[in-house]
Amino acid sequence: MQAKFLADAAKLPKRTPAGFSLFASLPTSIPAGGKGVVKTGLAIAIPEETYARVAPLSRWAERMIQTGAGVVDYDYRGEVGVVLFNHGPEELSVTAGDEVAYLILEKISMAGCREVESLDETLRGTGGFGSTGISGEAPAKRQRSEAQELPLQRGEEMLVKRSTSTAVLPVRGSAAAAGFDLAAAEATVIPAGGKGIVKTGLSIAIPEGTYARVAPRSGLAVKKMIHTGAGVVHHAHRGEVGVVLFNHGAEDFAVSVGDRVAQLILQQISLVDCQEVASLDETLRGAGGFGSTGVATTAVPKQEPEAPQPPVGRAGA
Ligand SMILES: O=c1ccn([C@H]2C[C@H](O)[C@@H](COP(=O)(O)OP(=O)(O)OP(=O)(O)O)O2)c(=O)[nH]1
Repeated sequence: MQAKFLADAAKLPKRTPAGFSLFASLPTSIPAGGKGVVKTGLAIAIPEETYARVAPLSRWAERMIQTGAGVVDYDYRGEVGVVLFNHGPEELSVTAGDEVAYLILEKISMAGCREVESLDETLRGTGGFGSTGISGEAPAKRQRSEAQELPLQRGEEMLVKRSTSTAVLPVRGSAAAAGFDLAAAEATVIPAGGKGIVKTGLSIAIPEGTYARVAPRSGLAVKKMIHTGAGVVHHAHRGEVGVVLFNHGAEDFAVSVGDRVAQLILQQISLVDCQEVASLDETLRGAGGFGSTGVATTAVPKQEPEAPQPPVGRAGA
């Protein structure tokens, strides 16, 4: 990743095991129940077929701080901003130099999109939004067969079927945008402080080795405190794609037909199996989490130099 400084107080993103830490270049305060954008003073260039996800720090979960928006596109050359929603009861004061979020380079598919009359049938079919209940196990037959199910959609295209004339075909906002914009096929209102589902009138079949992530749009996050809920569309889902929106703002959010409310990102995934073991390999971080390294810019150095990590088992990879 390349980073260009746009402000004197900017700091170079610091490598972390999952990506980078981002730091504030200006003091910012985020009011209780409100939102704000922390400036990083940086523009970045990232590898092809990735986007940079601005992800939350676990230490701030206790204070109910959430990152909004979070999708930095491959072709974006403006200043990277960190959108913070403060759901807690106290104002959050960010000082220049504070670590404010992670930046994770996530691999995506840049497949195109083609409209089709019908999609292949899958075992999951149109079930979604709780069709498998909430108990520990999904219905055994489906659980077993779904895992074994061969991906029926091959090739590097997302196939899209419209179920209503008001549905808008997904398009990327720019050729290198991480996601396809998703638009509403029906008008609805997401009440202030509430949630709702925006119908897209679309069902999709996506490339092998991906899932489709329904992700927020930064404009709606910054202007209206709109966030996406749920957001995982399985490879085999053939039902309508719905966009779950949480409205953390103080005003109702009226959605008209054709409004672009979210984006759909084809995330590349690893489908390894899960195996129970008696012990895991040791790492320097160990069990520390949720703020164990403190809040100062530099973490307290560990006793030993970081040992090379033993490779994680590749079973099922
Ligand atoms: O947390 C974020 C999210 C986005 N951005 C920047 C980079 C991204 O490439 C650009 C546009 O983001 P997005 O596509 O989510 O915004 P939009 O609301 O769809 O706006 P646009 O129509 O400008 O694409 O804003 C950030 O700096 N931080």
